Amino acid sequence: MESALTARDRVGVQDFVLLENYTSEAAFIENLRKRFKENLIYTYIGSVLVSVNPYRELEIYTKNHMERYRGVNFYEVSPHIYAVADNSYRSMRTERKDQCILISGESGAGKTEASKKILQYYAVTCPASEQVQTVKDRLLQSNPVLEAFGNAKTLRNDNSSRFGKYMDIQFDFKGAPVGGHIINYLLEKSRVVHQNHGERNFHIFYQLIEGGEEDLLRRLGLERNPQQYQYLVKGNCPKVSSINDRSDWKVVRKALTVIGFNEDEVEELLNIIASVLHLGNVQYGGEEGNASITSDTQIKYLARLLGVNGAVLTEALTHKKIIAKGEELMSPLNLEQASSARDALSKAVYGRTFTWLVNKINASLTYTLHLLVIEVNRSFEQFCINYCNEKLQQLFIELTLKSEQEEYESEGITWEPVQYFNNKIICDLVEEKFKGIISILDEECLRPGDASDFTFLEKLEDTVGGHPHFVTHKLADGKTRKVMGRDEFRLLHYAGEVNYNVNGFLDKNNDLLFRNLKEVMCMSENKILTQCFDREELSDKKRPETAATQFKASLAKLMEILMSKEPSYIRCIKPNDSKQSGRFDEVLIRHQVKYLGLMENLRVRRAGFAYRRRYEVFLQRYKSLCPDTWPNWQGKLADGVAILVKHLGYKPEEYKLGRSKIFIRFPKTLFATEDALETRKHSLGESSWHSKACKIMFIKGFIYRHKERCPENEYFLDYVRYSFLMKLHRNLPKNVLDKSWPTPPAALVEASEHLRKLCMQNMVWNYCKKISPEWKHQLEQKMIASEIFKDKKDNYPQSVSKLFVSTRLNGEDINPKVLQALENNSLTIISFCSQYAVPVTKYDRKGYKARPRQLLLTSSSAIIIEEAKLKQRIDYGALKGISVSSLSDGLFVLHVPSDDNKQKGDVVLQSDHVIETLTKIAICADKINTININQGSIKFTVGQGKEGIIDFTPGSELLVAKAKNGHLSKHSPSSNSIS
Ligand SMILES: Nc1ncnc2c1ncn2[C@@H]1O[C@H](COP(=O)(O)OP(=O)(O)OP(=O)(O)O)[C@@H](O)[C@H]1O
Repeated sequence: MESALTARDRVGVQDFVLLENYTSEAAFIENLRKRFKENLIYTYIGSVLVSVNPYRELEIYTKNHMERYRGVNFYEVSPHIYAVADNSYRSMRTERKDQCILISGESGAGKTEASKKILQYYAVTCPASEQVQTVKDRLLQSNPVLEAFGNAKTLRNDNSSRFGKYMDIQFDFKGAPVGGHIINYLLEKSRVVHQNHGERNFHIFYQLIEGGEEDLLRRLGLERNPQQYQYLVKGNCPKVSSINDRSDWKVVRKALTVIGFNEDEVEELLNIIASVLHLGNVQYGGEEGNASITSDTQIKYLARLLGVNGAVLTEALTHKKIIAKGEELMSPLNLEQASSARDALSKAVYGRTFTWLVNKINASLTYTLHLLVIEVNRSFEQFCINYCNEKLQQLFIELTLKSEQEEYESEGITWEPVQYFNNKIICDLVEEKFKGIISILDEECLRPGDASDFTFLEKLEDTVGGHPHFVTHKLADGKTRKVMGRDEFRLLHYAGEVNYNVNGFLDKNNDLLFRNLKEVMCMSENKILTQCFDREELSDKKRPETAATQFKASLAKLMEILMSKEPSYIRCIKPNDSKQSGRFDEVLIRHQVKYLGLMENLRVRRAGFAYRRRYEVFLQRYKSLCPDTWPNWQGKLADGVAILVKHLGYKPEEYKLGRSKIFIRFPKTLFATEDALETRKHSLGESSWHSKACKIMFIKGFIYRHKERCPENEYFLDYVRYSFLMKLHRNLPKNVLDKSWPTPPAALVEASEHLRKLCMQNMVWNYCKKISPEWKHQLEQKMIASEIFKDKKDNYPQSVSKLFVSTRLNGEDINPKVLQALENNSLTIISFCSQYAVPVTKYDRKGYKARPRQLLLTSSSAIIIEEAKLKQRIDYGALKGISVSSLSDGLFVLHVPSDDNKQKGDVVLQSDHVIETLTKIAICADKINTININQGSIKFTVGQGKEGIIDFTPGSELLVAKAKNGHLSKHSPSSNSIS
C-alpha cells in the first residue's frame, strides 16, 4: 500500500483510514470518486474491502494478477479482491482458524461477481490433486446451474440472485479444496407466478424454451415461444439484450453433467420445470364459487410430467379437503381460491425443487466460505432481508470492535472507548420472543378467527406502538403521515427508514399449500418430487413453522457459524442505476455508504490510530531516514523504531509504541514520512552512482567528453545521461501549460528534444483521454470565441477565464411546454424558463433603456419576449448578420432580413455575457465568419427601410444618448478603463 502513497492526490488513498477528515462523508465519497475515475474499484477500510461495480471488464483478473497476490501481505500491493481471498486462505492455513468472507451490497452491486472471482482465485492458486480437480470443476460449474434456477432479470440487475446463499468450502491439511456446502435462504418463490413489468421469471424457463432441442420440447409439450406461457408474460420482457438464453442453456446443460447429474435426473428436473409452465396455463371457468378447469390439455401434460393421476390432480386443483365431524369432505373452491391454490402449488414445486437442487450440488462437492445477501423489493421478503442486514451489521460492528480491542490489548496500548450506534434495539424489535414483530406476526397467522394483514397491523400498534424505531400512519406526526400509507408500518433501521406494506404478510408467512395438493404431490412418480414431498409431512399434524420463524432460526444458526469464524468483509457498491460504466451517481452512492454502515465502520476502525505496522516492516521501509538506523539497525527492533521516529520529529501525541507494532495516529504523519522517503531515495540513488563514477575514470571522462563514445569517456557520459534523466524525472512539466524543461547537456540536446515532444504528446493524450463530453463542448465553444473575438474586442480577455454556462444559453432542449406557453404569451412561463433565458435590455432610438427583454435561444431560432407581450421569432437561418463594437460593451445587433415585414427592424440587444451569447448565437446561426466587429459605429435598420446608427466612443462608464446628429451614442468603457 505504501507504494502508492505518493500518488494519493490523484488516485485518492487506498485505505480510508488514511483520510485526514475521516468523519466526513463528503471526503469519503470524494476518495471513492477519485479512485473510480482511475478504474481503481477497490479500497480498504482497514481489512474491509469496498468494491465499486465498474460495469465493464477490467484487466485485473488475469493469472498474472492472481500470482501477484499470492502469499503477499495485504498492505504491500494495491487493494484487490484476491488480497482478501489470499489473506483468508493463508490465515486458515497458518492460524488454523476457520475463515468466512461476507459479501454484501444491494442488488447489482457485484456480490455474485465477487464470489465468482474468489472461487476462480482458489481454483487457480490452491494446490490440487486429480481428485481435488474434480471438486474444483464442480465448484466452478455449480455457479451457472445455481444462477439458472435462482437468478432472474430484475429492473436493477439483468442477472439478479433471487435467493440468499451461504457457501462453505472445506480445505484439507495441504490447503487443497476438498469439499463444500451451500445453504440457501429465502428463494423469492413469488417470481414463479408473477413478475413486475420489465422483469423476468427465473432464467431456466427461457433457457429451456430457447435452447431446448426440438424433440425435448416435443416431449415436454412446450412451444418455442415464451409468450405462450402465462407465467412468462407478466413482465412483458421475454428477451434481454445482455442475456443469450440459447448459449446459456448449453452451458447449464453441460454443467449439470459435470456436477454429477445423470440423464434420468436431468430428464426429471426438466419435467418439473415444464410442468410449472403448464400449471400456469391451467385456466378456470365455471360459476362463481365452483371453479372448474376449462381445458384438459394441460392436465394431460401435467399428469405425465409429474407422474400423477390426472383426475386426482384436477380435483385437488378445484377442491379443498375439509374435515367436519371426523369426516373428510371435498369443498369446491371459487375462481379466486382455485387460482391461488394453483399458484401455491407452482411455487411449492419450484421452491422445493430448488432446495433439492442445492442439496444435490452439496452432495457432489464439498466447499467455501461466503454469504451473499440478496436484496428483494417486495415487502415481506424485504422485511426479512433487512432484518438479516440488521443482524449482520450487529455482528460486523461487534467483531470489528472486538478485534480492535484485542489488538490494543495484545500490544499493551490503552483502549479508548468508541462511540457507536448499537443496533441491538432494532434487532430486538424484530426478533424478541412474544414482543417482537415476528412473534406478533406468527400469533396472527396461528390464531383462530378472522385474522388479516390489517389486524396484524393493529396488533403491532398495540404491542410495539411506543417503540422509538417503529411508526405507523396512525402513530406518525403530520409530516410523516403524508409519506405513509394506512397499510404500512415503518422501521427506523440503522441504515435509514423503510416503509413496509403489510399486504400479503400473513399469506407469505403461512406459505400454505392445501393438504390435498400436498397429497397428490406425495404420490408423484417423479423421483425428484418424491424427495421434495415427503409422505411423513402428511401424518405430521403439527402446523409447519411459519416462513419468518424458519428464517429467524436459520439466521440464528448462521450467526453462530459466523461468530465461530474469522470474518473478512467485502462491501459492494453500485455506482449508478443504469448499469453504465464510468457513471458515478453521488446520491445513490451516498445512500449505500450509509446503508452499508461504512462511515460507522471507519469511525470504529480509526478510533485510535490510522496506521499500524509491525516494527520490522516499519524499520525496513524507513531506516534510510535516520543515520542511526541506516544501513542496518543491529539492536532491538523497538529501540530502532523509537530512535527513528525521534529523529523524524514525531510528537508524543502522534504515535504509540506497542509490543510489536508502531501505531500512528494521523495520516499526515505517515504521509510526511513517506514524502521524506521519496526525496531520500533520489539522493541515495545519485550519491551511489556518483561515488562509483568517481572511482572509475571520472576525471578522464570529463576530459574526453566532447569525443565520440570511447572507453575513456563512457562512464562519464553515462553519468551525465543518468543525472540528466534523474533531474528530468524530478522536474517533469506538471501539465500541458507548463513549458519548463531542464537544460540538457550538449551531448543530449537532440535526445532531450525528442523526450520533450514525447512528454508533451503524452500529457496531451492523457488530458484528452480524461476530458468529459461537457468539458469538450466548453472548449470547442471557447475556441470559436477565440477565433471570433481574440484581439478584436476589448472585453474578450476577461471572458476567457469565465466558463460558458450551459443553462444560461442552452441552444437545445427548450421544453416544448415553454414554447407553447410563449405562443400564448403567458407571463408565468417567463420565470419558469428563466434558466434558459438571458435578460437583455433594448435601447430605443432615443437612447433610453427600454423594458427588459428576454432572449431565448432554441436550436433553430431566437425568441425575444418583452414582458411576455411582444414576441418576435428570429430565424437563425435567415439572420443577415451580427454586429458588435470592438469596445468592452455588451451591445450587439442582430440584422434580420428587411423583406420580412413581420419584423420591426433589426434587434439591438445588450448582454452581460456578450462573448458567450454571441458565440452561441454564431454557432447556432452558422455565422462564425460573419460577425462584424466595428470600431466606430454600427448601422441598423429601424423598420420600413429606415436606418439608425450607434456611435461608440471609449469612456469610463456606460452611457447611451441620442446625439445631436440623431445617432445613438454609446460611451463604452475601453479596455484600459477596466482594471
Ligand atoms: N468486478 C466486476 N467487473 C466487471 N463487471 C462487474 C463486476 N462486478 C459486477 N459487474 C457487473 O455487474 C452486474 C451485476 O453484478 P452481480 O450480479 O454480481 O450483482 P449482485 O450484487 O450479485 O446482484 P443481486 O443481488 O441482484 O444478485 C454483473 O452482471 C456484471 O455485468
